[in-house]
Amino acid sequence: MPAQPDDLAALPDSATATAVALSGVRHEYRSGGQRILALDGIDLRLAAGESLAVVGPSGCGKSTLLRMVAGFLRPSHGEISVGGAPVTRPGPDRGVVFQQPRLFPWLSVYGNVAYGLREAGVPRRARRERVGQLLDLVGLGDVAALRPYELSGGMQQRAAIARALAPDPAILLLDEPFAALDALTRERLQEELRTLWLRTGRTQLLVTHSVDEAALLGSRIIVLSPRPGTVVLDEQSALPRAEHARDLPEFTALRARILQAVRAPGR
Ligand SMILES: Nc1ncnc2c1ncn2[C@@H]1O[C@H](COP(=O)(O)OP(=O)(O)OP(=O)(O)O)[C@@H](O)[C@H]1O
Repeated sequence: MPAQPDDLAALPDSATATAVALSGVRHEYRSGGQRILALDGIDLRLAAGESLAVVGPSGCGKSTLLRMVAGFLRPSHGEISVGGAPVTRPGPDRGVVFQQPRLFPWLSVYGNVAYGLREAGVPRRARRERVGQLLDLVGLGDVAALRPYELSGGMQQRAAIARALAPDPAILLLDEPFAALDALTRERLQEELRTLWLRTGRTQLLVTHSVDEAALLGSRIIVLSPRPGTVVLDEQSALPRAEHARDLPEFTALRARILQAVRAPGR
């Protein structure tokens, strides 16, 4: 991202003391008289500053996991805490980015990013400063006055990331954030997200279908089995800190291990 180190120094970083803990988490949906066990036996502790990539086959419960950490959904069993506090509802300590940017079409880019801050009663001047820094951080400083429909898909998703970061959340939760973008834009935004994480050290939880994306962006990667999702691979990685990671043999090897775990969990 085209941010200058000075811009970043001005952004408060509250991530350092925060972690996510899931213990004995299980989630069962009830739908039309049927019970669907989505996740089972999830015990996970995410250290502050980690970038956790969650990957697994379609329907294995990745989004369910993210939605529970976000506080949109309560687990059927088990406990989830963020920064030591039990998660009972959504909160400003968790910023969420969805596959679709979900921007307010009637507001400018500036208005979208400022919205939550205004609702939270942040004074206009502080709001302006914070939003200006964030828009520079995601490379949208020049298009603050435009409406979402005047932006490309990649720019809209950058605006959604800036909006999620506005309250300075301890954790950024991303649910397939680049899946709807074309391949080139996706690669570019992956690189930008990697840089953003490296510069801010913010705790991150990224749900993705993409093995490459998980290997590039996860300082830790977990693979979930087919439903009910359980953790079948849990691996630390230094790749998000490496330049041109895709060209490294470590990338190819990690990618192969993730693929193997996705295709043949437990073997
Ligand atoms: N609201 C719901 N009611 C009933 N079943 C649901 C609901 N949401 C999800 N499920 C089911 O729970 C399981 C896990 O869904 P989830 O969306 O978490 O998986 P996922 O790994 O994110 O899938 P995908 O990669 O396809 O997005 C799936 O079988 C899904 O059909």
